[in-house]
Amino acid sequence: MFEKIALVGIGLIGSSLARVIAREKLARHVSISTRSPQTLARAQELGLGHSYSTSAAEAVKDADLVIVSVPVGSSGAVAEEIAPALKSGAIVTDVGSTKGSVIAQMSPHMPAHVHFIPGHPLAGTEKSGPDAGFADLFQNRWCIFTPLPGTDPAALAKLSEFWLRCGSNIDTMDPDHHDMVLAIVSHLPHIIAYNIVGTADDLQTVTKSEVIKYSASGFRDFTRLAASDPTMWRDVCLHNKDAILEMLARFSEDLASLQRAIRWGDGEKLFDMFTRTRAVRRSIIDAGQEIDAPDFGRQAMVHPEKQA
Ligand SMILES: NC(=O)C1=CN([C@@H]2O[C@H](COP(=O)(O)OP(=O)(O)OC[C@H]3O[C@@H](n4cnc5c(N)ncnc54)[C@H](O)[C@@H]3O)[C@@H](O)[C@H]2O)C=CC1
Ligand SMILES: O=C(O)C(=O)Cc1ccc(O)cc1
Repeated sequence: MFEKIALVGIGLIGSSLARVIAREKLARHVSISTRSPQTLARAQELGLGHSYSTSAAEAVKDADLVIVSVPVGSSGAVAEEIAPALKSGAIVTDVGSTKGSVIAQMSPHMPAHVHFIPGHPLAGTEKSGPDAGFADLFQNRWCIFTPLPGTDPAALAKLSEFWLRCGSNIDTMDPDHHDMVLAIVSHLPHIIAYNIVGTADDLQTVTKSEVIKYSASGFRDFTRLAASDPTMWRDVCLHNKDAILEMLARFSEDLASLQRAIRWGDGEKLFDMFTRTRAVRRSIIDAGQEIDAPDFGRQAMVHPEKQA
């Protein structure tokens, strides 16, 4: 698909891209760049690309596609560094979890002769670094583009084809809408997880060893999210501030209402709410079924929870 792809940042997302690009043969040459010499050396040991540099400007030279996969707070600095070295006609994209802030940081640096198309694969784990990536990460996951007005349709089509060949489904969205949706479906769950695990860790009357020993699966699910990369999530919180604060305000109101129902023994209210939320999970499973199941053998693949 491309002569040369440059990957700036080679952590979980960058290294997953390197692996799927190699497997699907999406580029003749993959150049890799990251700030830390240790991470770069590890990427080279893993054989993730063809050339390696701690200079992002060096790595993007002659690249047809540049993918910036760094914490969102670093995207402006990276854009400034790579701008003078970008080839005319190159597609520049990113994978950041927030879009309004990344656009505000990167687009002022983007020369008129490149196609800057912001993107966000909704695929990840709590792990980070080049060892954590895997080629199947993007399989059957959404990749959302938030194109700027006047984006070249041919460049958008080419980038869409790239993500489709990485296994993703494509959607496009306005950046503000993206940030609002992601605040509730991704950013708030992580913040809640960091908070509950922090609260448990602070408890004086329950020892840490008891928290570990008796953690049921509910708490364990939170500890997975709360083990996510601190730099990445600090940056997400700082760079999607308005949408996150809006969702946190709604969340706190709803939590207060739940608290009141428990205090006053309002079982009907609790039961009704828990019934409503149960239906949300069912809808998610049903939607996943539409995406995951191949056209053939659909009957045989109906999920047990859907059959119930
Ligand atoms: N981890 C996840 O589940 C997901 C993360 N994202 C987004 O992808 C981006 C990358 O995240 P991960 O790969 O998970 O992080 P990571 O921590 O695994 O990797 C980040 C990489 O960026 C490099 N880096 C940091 N600052 C840099 C700078 N100024 N210049 C050059 N390289 C720099 C690091 O050395 C590392 O190679 C973030 O913007 C994140 O919001 C998007 C979807 C899922
Ligand atoms: O590990 C998980 O459950 C995630 O939610 C991964 C994730 C983290 C950040 C994103 O922007 C997208 C996906």
